[in-house]
Amino acid sequence: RVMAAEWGYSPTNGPDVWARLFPQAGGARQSPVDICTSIASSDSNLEMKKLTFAYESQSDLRILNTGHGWKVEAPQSGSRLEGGPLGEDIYQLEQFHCHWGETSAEGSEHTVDGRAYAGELHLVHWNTTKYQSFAEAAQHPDGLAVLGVFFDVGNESNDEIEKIVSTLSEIKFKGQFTDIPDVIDPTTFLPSGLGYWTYLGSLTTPPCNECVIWIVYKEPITVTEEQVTYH
Ligand SMILES: NS(=O)(=O)c1ccc(C(=O)N2CCc3cc(O)c(O)cc3[C@H]2c2ccccc2)cc1
Ligand SMILES: [Zn+2]
Repeated sequence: RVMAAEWGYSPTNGPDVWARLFPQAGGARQSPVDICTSIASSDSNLEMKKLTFAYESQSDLRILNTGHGWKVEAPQSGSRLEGGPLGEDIYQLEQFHCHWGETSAEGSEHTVDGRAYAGELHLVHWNTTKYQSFAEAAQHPDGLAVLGVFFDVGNESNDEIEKIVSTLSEIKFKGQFTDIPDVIDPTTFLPSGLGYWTYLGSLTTPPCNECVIWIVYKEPITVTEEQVTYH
């Protein structure tokens, strides 16, 4: 039996058996997906309603080792994500985290025409126009909006990501957390090219709630190998 606390990515506790314990994992709008660029349609009215975002800079953010990567708690009442596929609602940043692999050949959750990236950053927002809390929003189909940014491995390191991964030596084990002393501005995580794919999906980890409007940027950001593989 897969106990809730033991889900993972091995053959006995991975995505193929999640649906046994988390019914939504067997649903019709599950994430991640492979983005087939040839059938992705460009939606003219998305271009009209530009996706806009505004973040605050914060220091002393708490970073947690999730066992599958890191997660930074960043509730920002002053942040706003709106427009594009988000209708008239305002979404607020709650946390950001990454998914990565053991090598830079894999690690992203979404793939593009079958190609995986070295990793993927998720900026998680919730609908504050309609719901009173993150947990409540996660029970509704338009509750969360997650910006996905692919990591590409190159020679330049990303200074903002460095502020985060430089703290990982303090949180070597799942469940450990520490504070990031530096000032972090989430805006700097976004690529310069703001083209994106969007679809209605789910949390990519149990309980896999089908509550996420996904916005995956086409352009990856460059990080170094060290910044995107766990040691
Ligand atoms: N990868 S993702 O789809 O972007 C994602 C987004 C939010 C969350 C999230 O913030 N939470 C809260 C903490 C948590 C802890 C877990 O062990 C877990 O498997 C999932 C979560 C999800 C979560 C959100 C909403 C309801 C329940 C759980 C997780 C993943
Ligand atoms: Zn994620």
